[in-house]
Parts: sequence; structure tokens; C-alpha cells
Amino acid sequence: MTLETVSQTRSHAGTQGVYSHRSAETGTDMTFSVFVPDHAEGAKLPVLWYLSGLTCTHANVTEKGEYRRACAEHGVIFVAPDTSPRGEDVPDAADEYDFGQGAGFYVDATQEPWAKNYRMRSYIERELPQVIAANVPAADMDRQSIAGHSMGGHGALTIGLRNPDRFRSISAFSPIVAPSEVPWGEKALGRYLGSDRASWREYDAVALIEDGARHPHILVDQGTADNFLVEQLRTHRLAETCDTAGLDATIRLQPGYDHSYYFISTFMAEHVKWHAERLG
Ligand SMILES: N[C@@H](CCC(=O)N[C@@H](CSC=O)C(=O)NCC(=O)O)C(=O)O
Repeated sequence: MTLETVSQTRSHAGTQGVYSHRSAETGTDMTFSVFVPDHAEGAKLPVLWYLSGLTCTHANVTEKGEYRRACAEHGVIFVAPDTSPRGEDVPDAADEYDFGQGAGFYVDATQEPWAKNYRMRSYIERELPQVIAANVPAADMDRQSIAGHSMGGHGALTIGLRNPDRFRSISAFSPIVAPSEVPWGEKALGRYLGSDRASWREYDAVALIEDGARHPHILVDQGTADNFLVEQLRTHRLAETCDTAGLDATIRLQPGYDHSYYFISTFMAEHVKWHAERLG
């Protein structure tokens, strides 16, 4: 598979790259960023995936996430994919920031006209890892963890919970923990997957845990001044569900922080370190 280098920039004792490739899953060109810390020749470094939220591309966290110093210090490769397929030929929902392009919700859509291109689950779980393994020689694909923000926090939790043997740890900033129960999620899952709510459960972290999914290493940070907390994020649902299931997740409320990258960047280094400790 051919990878086009969009840019490579030296930063924090490493290389920040942006690349694009043709995706078989989405049927579109996809762009992602990868930060590779400097390393000895032949060395293998663990991989931390970061899934972004509504309206984002790879660029939001790459420019505002402030992960590079911590990744260089701990020797962690950081991969930031896009949040949906994009292009003039890709169905979109004009004027809806929370659906369509920029809002793939990390599902494989089953409904028309979304099913052909909106295959972000398979893209993140299968295709992009193969692209990374083939093109980033330092990437140790036996040591992976996953993180994300908001819609991407939902993606990290659900992908991590479905694949506990692949991802050694899961962390999330302000995740949508129960999309089946909130407006953003009901809209996206209803239109991408259809009205049968049973088919939504594998894309809902609370439902996955209720249905038996487990992971020993989960960290969530949530700002108390986040304007989406009450209606869309509902962190307490994850806390309650983990308690009931006997899951020892670390769920922290951070006083005064909002939903923005000012919040994410404040705690990013802690998340990178926490993952690095579990990645060995
Ligand atoms: N109405 C807003 C909502 C968009 C927004 O807040 N997006 C967040 C993620 S929300 C959940 O997934 C985000 O990360 N924005 C990008 C950023 O750089 O802050 C709007 O349309 O702006």
C-alpha cells in the first residue's frame, strides 16, 4: 500500500509526520499523523492511538494536544487518525456538525447512504494498524494502547473494551460513555445503524460492560465545567456501571475544566505516562 508523506517536522526529539493513503475500508483517501520519538536503530516502541472528537481531523490533537514531550520522554509512538471518511463523493449531512463528515462515531454503518464509506470501526481496528505496521518500522504492534476525546473517548472505550487483548490500557478525556442514552449518540447510531437498538450495544461502553466486556486498565478524566457533561457525556453512568460490574476503573472529575483542548493538553502528559507504565 502506498503512503504519501504530507509533512515531516522535527519536534521534541522526534519526528511529527502527517501521511495520507487510499483506504480500502472507507473508499477514500485518509490522512493521519504519527509522532515517532528518536530511538536506537532497530528499537521497537509501543504505540498509543488517539481518537478525536466531533468536527476534528488528525490536526486538532496534533496541533493542540501537547503530547510530544511526554511521548519522547517515555518512548511512545502516537497515532492520530481522522474521524470520518471525507470527500465530495462521500455522503454528508450539511449543516450538522454532529453527523456525517467529521462525525464517523467509530462504527461500521449498515444503513444507506452511509454504509459504503462510513467504516471507521474496521478502518481503526484493522486497516490502519496494518498501514502502521508496514510503514513505521519502530512500531511494536504487540504493545498498543488507546485514548480519545469525547466522540473519540467513546471510540477508545468501545474499541478497547472489544479488544482487551490488543490494547493494554484505555484512557479517555470527556468521553461519551453511553451513546445509546444521549442525543449525539442516538442521532448517530440511529442513522448509521438503524432503529434496532440491540445493534447499538457493541458501540456503547456502558452497554458493553453490562454485556460482560472487561478491561483491567481504564482511566477517564472529565472536567466539571464541561458544557456537554450533563446532556451528552454522563460520566456517572460509566462510574455506576463499573461499580456494578466490579471493574476497577479510575474516573476523575477535574474541577473547573471545560471540554476543550486546554483541558486535554493539561492532562495529556499524565495519560501518556500512565499508558507507558502499562506498555512496558
Ligand atoms: N458545536 C461545536 C461542537 C464541536 C466540539 O466541541 N468538538 C469537540 C469534540 S465534541 C465531541 O466529540 C472538539 O474536539 N473540537 C475541536 C477542537 O479543536 O476543539 C462546534 O461545532 O464547534
